Amino acid sequence: MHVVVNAAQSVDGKLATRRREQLRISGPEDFDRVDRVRAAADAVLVGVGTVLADDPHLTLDEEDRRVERLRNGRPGNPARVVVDSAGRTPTDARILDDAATTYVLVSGGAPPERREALEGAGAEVVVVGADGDDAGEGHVDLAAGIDALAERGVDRLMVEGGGEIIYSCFEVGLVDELHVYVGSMVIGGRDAPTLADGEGFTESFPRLDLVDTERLDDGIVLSYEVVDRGS
Ligand SMILES: NC(=O)C1=CN([C@@H]2O[C@H](COP(=O)(O)OP(=O)(O)OC[C@H]3O[C@@H](n4cnc5c(N)ncnc54)[C@H](O)[C@@H]3O)[C@@H](O)[C@H]2O)C=CC1
Ligand SMILES: Nc1nc(O)c(N)c(N[C@@H]2O[C@H](COP(=O)(O)O)[C@@H](O)[C@H]2O)n1
Repeated sequence: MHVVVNAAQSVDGKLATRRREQLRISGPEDFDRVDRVRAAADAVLVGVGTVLADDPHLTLDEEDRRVERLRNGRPGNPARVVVDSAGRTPTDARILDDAATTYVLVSGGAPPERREALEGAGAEVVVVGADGDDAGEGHVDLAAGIDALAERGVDRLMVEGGGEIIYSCFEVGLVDELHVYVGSMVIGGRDAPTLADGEGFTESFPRLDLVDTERLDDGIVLSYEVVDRGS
């Protein structure tokens, strides 16, 4: 599985405001680039935090002929994936419409009624992770989730955020490429989500090779390959 992370951040490294409201950091040229990255992927993955904050659609959202061209003749949109330990994705979320297959990765601790509701709303629910403990639900086991997606034909996965999931992907050593659009704005806020949140690394850090830079709109895209996944 080849994993490509893409995100847009402010110059101070924030993905959104401290209120976690959706914010357009990219401009039209960068959204075109994002469409091409989506089109090249078999599936596009986000965390449930992003679904709850943004209600994203994660499709190419264009007339069919353009989708087909971007997809190099492959029919339809890439699949969509939500990492959602407790099955909190709302049943009326845009990501569950019939524009593409949607997998919701849950832990064994997700309430059965939530799993049924999500299946009723059109998702394929995949259990990948322990039941958790008395304190709460278990987390989705991302490595097992990637294996489950590979079994369903996903060879190239795009991860679109947010900061918790991106950090977890680096932590588990899944990331092959990172593309960051740096928009010319300052968001600020110690509680605003950043490109990689989670616990943070203290000793062994993923190391990247800067392979390309491109000016788009009023910002810049930095493209990296991961050369050392850390441990
Ligand atoms: N500017 C950009 O490119 C993007 C910005 N965003 C912004 O990011 C914010 C959402 O980011 P986050 O709150 O960090 O949420 P997130 O989208 O990273 O989801 C994190 C949640 O996923 C669940 N989860 C289950 N298993 C997990 C695992 N193994 N590792 C990590 N999480 C796991 C947990 O409930 C966790 O709280 C929103 O404000 C959204 O607007 C989101 C995507 C892209
Ligand atoms: N590339 C990029 N630039 C921004 O400025 C953004 N805010 C995001 N956010 C991501 O795009 C998702 C929205 O997707 P749809 O337009 O609904 O298909 C959002 O949820 C983030 O994952 N990305």
